[in-house]
Amino acid sequence: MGYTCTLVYNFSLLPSRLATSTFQNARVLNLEAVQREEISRPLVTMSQIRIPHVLTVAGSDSGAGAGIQADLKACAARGVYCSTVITAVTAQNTVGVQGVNIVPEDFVREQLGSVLSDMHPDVVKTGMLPSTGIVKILSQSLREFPVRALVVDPVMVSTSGDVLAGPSILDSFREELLPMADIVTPNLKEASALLGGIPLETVADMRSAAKSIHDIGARNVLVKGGDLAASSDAVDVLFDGKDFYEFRSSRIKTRNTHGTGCTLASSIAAELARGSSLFFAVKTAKRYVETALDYSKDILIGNGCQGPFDHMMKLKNNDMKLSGHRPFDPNDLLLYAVTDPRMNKKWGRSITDAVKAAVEGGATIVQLREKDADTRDFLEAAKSCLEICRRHGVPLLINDRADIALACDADGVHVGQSDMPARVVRTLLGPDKIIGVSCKTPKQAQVAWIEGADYIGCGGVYPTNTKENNITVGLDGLKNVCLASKLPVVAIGGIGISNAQPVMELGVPSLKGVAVVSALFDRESVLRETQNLRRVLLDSITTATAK
Ligand SMILES: Nc1ncnc2c1ncn2[C@@H]1O[C@H](COP(=O)(O)OP(=O)(O)O)[C@@H](O)[C@H]1O
Ligand SMILES: Cc1ncc(COP(=O)(O)O)c(N)n1
Ligand SMILES: [Mg+2]
Repeated sequence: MGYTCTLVYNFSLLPSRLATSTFQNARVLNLEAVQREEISRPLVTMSQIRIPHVLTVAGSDSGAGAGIQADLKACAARGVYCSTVITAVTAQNTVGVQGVNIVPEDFVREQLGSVLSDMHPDVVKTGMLPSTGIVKILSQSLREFPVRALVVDPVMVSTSGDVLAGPSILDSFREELLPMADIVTPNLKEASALLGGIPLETVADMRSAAKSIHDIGARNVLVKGGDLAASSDAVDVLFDGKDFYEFRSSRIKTRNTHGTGCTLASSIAAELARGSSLFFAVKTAKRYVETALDYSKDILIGNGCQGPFDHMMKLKNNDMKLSGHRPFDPNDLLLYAVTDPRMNKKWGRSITDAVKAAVEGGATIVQLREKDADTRDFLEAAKSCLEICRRHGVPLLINDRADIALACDADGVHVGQSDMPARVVRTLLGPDKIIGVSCKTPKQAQVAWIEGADYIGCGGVYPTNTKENNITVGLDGLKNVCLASKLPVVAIGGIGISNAQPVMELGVPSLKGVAVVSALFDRESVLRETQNLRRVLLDSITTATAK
């Protein structure tokens, strides 16, 4: 590990790479402007960093639940680079393994040479090694190019019961690989096979098997109990030559356990590559598998009885079908409702009642602005508001609190000039979420665009008492910002039914709508006020297009 050389990095290119796919035009414009050098281009020098690297030597699973594909996903999820030497290609799905095509030995050697001689992985993890010849080639290559640690998952039979490496492999495992291994991770069947077929039925059996396999030569042995019958938890036993450790997690009730073994071994390898101790690596990897299974327990991929799971733990939140979730549309800014806790208190409304009325009245986007709420109460309120908004296909944003947005999977975050920078919020929230920034000047609008925001809020347009000491920019200031902004703009500050029309008729294409607080929420009927304002806005759009 260490610093190897220096490169010059152009940060102004970052936003174009991070720009959301939902606002394609912004991305194109952004690049063009960079090419025309309209933007100041701060050049920053950074040292290149060597990142932790695992090489997996394993078989491909066409269903992508196990094998190479599981290893890649597990390493990616754990923030570690993963290179791949493929030993066999399997035709495999959630039903079982339909075919195996072993990669010629010379070509396995060539792949190993390519990666080991150039890329210097920290840790090698092995999975399916389908022939004695391949095991021999691997051990030769590792002697030629030693690595910091070797994790051996002695894959023999898939969870579906199909043979991936026959019993002929056992001798070469015992003689060639185990003596080089820092840790070997057999499941019950594999541990039994390595020990000549002894039955393993209890945790006590697992302990004595771990000890016997240690005697064969592996420095540490982890016997996995995923398949331990009649066990209400998932117990794995580690023996380090001196002590036994039991790692227990809850047993997740799910069909989606295909690839757990590969994932556990590559996560152990990933943690070792990151510099963890072996004990900590096993503990973290086991916790990761348990969490990923829990996240994925209800996902449905394939019709067989062994489903894959979601290594990135994202699919659970992927409720596109429920929400009609769609990319950000600048026209969503038309009637932008911003909640206010004081007004809700004054009128005796809960935040959810307020949001429900605004959405039913025709608000096109909602922002929860709860400056003083307790975090836990705010999160609960945000979750129920999100349900309401999703039902109506209306995006829900959170003011300032990226943590709340992440915790409830809201559609985005709106930040002010003294909040977290948009660039940091984008890194936290990822490319799909909506990010808005409050801007008063063309310069701030420019920065928001560079930092990867999706829209800007500009104001106060009219004087207001919602925000103390807020400078009013007026219609002229708004127009200036809109003309300079490459992002869509929503106008904010003292706007209501009586004065929305001149705002909407400013005649600048980037101005997409108005954001309102008091005009909706400091009123007796939020529903009626929203309906009325919506009518005014739609009328002024019709007038503007007729002109
Ligand atoms: N249903 C489950 N709930 C929680 N953890 C599980 C479950 N099934 C397997 N595991 C864990 O997944 C890892 C892989 O175990 P196992 O399924 O026994 O290996 P293999 O996939 O090689 O057969 C182990 O840490 C095991 O405890
Ligand atoms: C290519 C390949 N490698 C390994 C496994 C074992 O995974 P599991 O025990 O979860 O079926 C597999 N099924 N396929
Ligand atoms: Mg399994």
